[in-house]
Amino acid sequence: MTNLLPTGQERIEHLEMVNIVKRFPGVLANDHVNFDVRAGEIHTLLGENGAGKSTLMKQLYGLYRPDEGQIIINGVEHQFRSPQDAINAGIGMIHQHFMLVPELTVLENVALGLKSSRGFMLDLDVVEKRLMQLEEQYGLHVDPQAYVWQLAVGEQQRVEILKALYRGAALLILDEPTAVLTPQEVDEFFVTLRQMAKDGHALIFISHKLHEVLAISHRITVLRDGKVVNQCCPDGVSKTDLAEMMVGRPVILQYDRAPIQRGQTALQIKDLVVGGDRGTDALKGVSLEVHAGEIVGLAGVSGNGQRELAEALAGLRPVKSGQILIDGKELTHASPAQRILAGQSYIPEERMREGAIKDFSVADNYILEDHGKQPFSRGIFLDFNAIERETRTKVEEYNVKTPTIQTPLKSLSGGNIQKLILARELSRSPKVLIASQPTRGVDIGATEYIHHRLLDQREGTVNQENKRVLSDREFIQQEILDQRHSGTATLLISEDLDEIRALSDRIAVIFAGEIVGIVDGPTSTPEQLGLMMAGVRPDQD
Ligand SMILES: Nc1ncnc2c1ncn2[C@@H]1O[C@H](COP(=O)(O)OP(=O)(O)OP(=O)(O)O)[C@@H](O)[C@H]1O
Repeated sequence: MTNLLPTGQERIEHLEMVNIVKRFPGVLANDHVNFDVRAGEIHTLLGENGAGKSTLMKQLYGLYRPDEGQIIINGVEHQFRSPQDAINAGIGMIHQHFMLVPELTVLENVALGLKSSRGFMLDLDVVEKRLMQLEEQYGLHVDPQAYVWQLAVGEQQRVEILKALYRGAALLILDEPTAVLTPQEVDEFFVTLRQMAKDGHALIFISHKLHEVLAISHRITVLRDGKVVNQCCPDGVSKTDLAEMMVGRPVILQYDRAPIQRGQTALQIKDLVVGGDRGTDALKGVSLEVHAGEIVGLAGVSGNGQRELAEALAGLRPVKSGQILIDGKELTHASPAQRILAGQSYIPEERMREGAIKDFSVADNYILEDHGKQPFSRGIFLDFNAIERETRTKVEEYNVKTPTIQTPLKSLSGGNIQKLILARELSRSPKVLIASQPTRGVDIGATEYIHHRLLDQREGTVNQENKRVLSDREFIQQEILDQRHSGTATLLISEDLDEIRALSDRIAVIFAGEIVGIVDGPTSTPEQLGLMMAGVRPDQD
């Protein structure tokens, strides 16, 4: 086959990882794993949170060294002591969290660390020319002179890929690249991936979204508890089959929802105007109400004001004008703590940054916001038994994979960190819940659990249970006990239309900082929502 890779790149015809073993204290993260990928192939690595996918890929990228096993490229064994060794062998990795320098331009980021071939100063014009060629070849358009901080997440990801391609990557590891993309961006991204494969790149793809896996893969390898449990091609397997292979039991991907029992207005947002990061208003007079016992979905392409709305509701972003009320009480300018006291919980989109301290243990992170309250403290003392009991229960319920509850959070896989934060926020039985992208990055089993949990809270069943337990132990805030409703009022902010449609009683669509319309959830169609997401009001043609 002819080499269609950009000039200077060597093809990786066949890469094999043979009998790879990697251990961490208390965990066998990779248990004699065999995995291979060929030039022109998109091979997906699938598995629950903590199954061992990232660990396997970090060994391929030289970030960890295998305890046992071999990495063989085109028949020759390689040992990578650092990412530089892997890069030299033609391997590139696009991480879940980007490694770009925000204060530099796209061009400067791509040029960073490059050496001129003859030891002279690097000629940025030459780099730019080559960069533009790559952008054209793979449809990865982004302005080379733009500063990285100005770019949307999808554009930053393009820069990461361009950077890897510029350095001659013949094999690319893509660790959950679509988690940060909108459905439209995913379609464009898949065109790029297919083009890269056609040109002779070998691609390793990681995603928790099964429809994407079926759409893009040539081959799928399923990992469970560090072991390969299955290898298949997408033809002839369904999403349900894949889910069962991953989890080891049947997974129910559809939900029975009880009819809505709408209570009083719990969250009121009136004419809210909030500034964005680029000097303009991100919200231009948003009004919305969520009732007790109701889930209102907020749909929209990312970057249309969702993040700013969530931050304003959480008390993390100042409000220029308008009002926010919980149970009729004005909290527009209240602190995050005051909102928690008023019965609001917040699941942030950036859970790693806003919701956790990575050097603290699992248990300490679980009580992070509640350590001063009962049952976790008695007077000025922490009640370690209660902390341990509550944390253990939640770790089991949410299937958070961790050797112990004293393990530092940074040792957990990304998805398991997310699960712990979700467990903490959902355990409060709040009056009002602001949930931003609650299932982004978590596996199918946890998604199923979280969806059931949101529906249970809507119906008030868990809230009643939790209240009973809490009041018996005399530690619940009087304010939270004094509820006139039993069901939580949930504002579900998500870019996943399937999720929004499956859970929401009503769906509001946001576009350019304004609500373009509110429709009934169960009878909505993806086409109707798609048009609204493009800014077309429901009464317009
Ligand atoms: N540096 C580390 N120290 C200790 N344990 C670790 C470390 N990195 C990973 N682990 C453990 O190894 C196991 C596999 O983790 P890994 O990150 O590979 O999972 P994953 O399949 O990529 O999950 P996710 O989908 O959540 O990203 C987990 O139990 C995790 O807690």
